[in-house]
Amino acid sequence: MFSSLARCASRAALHVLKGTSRPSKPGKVPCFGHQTLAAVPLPTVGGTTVVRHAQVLDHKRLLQVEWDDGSYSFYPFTWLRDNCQCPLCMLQSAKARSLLLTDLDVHTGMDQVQITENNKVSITWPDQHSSEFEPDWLKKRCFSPEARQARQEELFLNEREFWDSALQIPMADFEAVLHDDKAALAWLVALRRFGIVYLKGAPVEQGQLARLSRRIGYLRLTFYGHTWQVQDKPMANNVAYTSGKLSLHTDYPALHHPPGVQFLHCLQQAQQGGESEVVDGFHMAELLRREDPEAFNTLSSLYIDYTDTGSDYCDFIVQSKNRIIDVDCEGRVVRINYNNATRDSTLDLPLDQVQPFYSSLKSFVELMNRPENVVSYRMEPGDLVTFDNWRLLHGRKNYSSGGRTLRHLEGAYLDWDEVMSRMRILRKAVHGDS
Ligand SMILES: C[N+](C)(C)CCCC(=O)O
Ligand SMILES: O=C(O)CCC(=O)C(=O)O
Ligand SMILES: [Fe+2]
Ligand SMILES: [Zn+2]
Repeated sequence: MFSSLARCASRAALHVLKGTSRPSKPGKVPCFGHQTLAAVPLPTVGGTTVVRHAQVLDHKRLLQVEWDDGSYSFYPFTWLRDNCQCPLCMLQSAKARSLLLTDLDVHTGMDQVQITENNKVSITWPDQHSSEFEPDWLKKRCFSPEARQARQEELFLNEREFWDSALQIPMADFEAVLHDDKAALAWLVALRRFGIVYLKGAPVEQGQLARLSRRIGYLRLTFYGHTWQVQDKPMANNVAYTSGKLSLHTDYPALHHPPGVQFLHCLQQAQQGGESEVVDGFHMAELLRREDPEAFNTLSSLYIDYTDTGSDYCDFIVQSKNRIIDVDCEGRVVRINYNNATRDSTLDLPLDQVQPFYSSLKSFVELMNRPENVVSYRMEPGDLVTFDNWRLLHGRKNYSSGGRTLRHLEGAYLDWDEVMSRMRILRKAVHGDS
């Protein structure tokens, strides 16, 4: 599957980026190396689990399960009853709960527990309803902190590998990703882990992003259309549709739910200029947290207005409020929302917070523009870049316009839910796990 990558692999090192913040080499060639996806390890899941013993702990209303290796898991009665897998409690065809909460006794006891001949955990409830649970199914859902974390990682692949200018952008072959499940899985896992994967060998004609989107599910429609054409346009309705420089940005912070994933397909490159730049926004946010905690605090707490007005797929007046560094309730960075072009002149802050906001933003932008943090590349016709628009900031140099070679990229958006869905399905097909 990676045969067409062999040429590139011999040019570039075949290793996975190790350190998370290697200093950049001075005098590094502007051209970029690649790592092939074959070197990216895939997560493995599963294994056969055996129950040794199960015991009702009535006083705690917990079922204690002892596994073959001597370890224990504990399951609340109420949770077990709620998740009975029988055809009365589950619509088997939808794998969805048909048991109503009105019919769930959240104070239920447990009459009996047995291990069946085929090593299932069989429970009899006080109303004589019975439930059977598979050991594998139970173990995956163990409530220990370690098991919960492992399960969440398996479901969401939230562990990211941070990078800087030393990144060798993971690369795959466009047709391989379309036709080979292993190649497609490696693509999506790397897209999640590194935030960017370069695909080579796409036909040089419009419509390839629609094909690639169908490989996943469907694309994300916005006011700029199903797919959109990045070209120098008269009366441009967006700064992207000029030949000007685009400073590092995420796309569409004017929406409250910006697109999670972005595809750009190069159909024609400019005679001069038009080179691309990317930085790892999550990594930059962590650097800011360390170097300038006050700026981090400001950018991760203030809601900034964004605006986008015009007409394209249809007419629009879009307004949003987003934190430039978006954090979850535990303070983890989950999204970068920054496009200087669509940042609104309406700034909904008390007077005394205006200057601190600008100083903080300046600090963040200076940090992300340091050469040691930026990866540059130049797209050629047939190249296609796929990246995490919640994590990466991207930009382009200005370019010469007019003449015979008119720069043209086609772009499209997807959302992470659809991408992760395909990733899970491919993992099941390739590794056979659930
Ligand atoms: C490329 N385009 C026009 C679809 C979106 C540009 C990004 C933005 O306005 O935030
Ligand atoms: O022209 C490019 O290389 C990037 C375009 C871009 O960032 C955009 O359309 O939002
Ligand atoms: Fe963009
Ligand atoms: Zn049931």
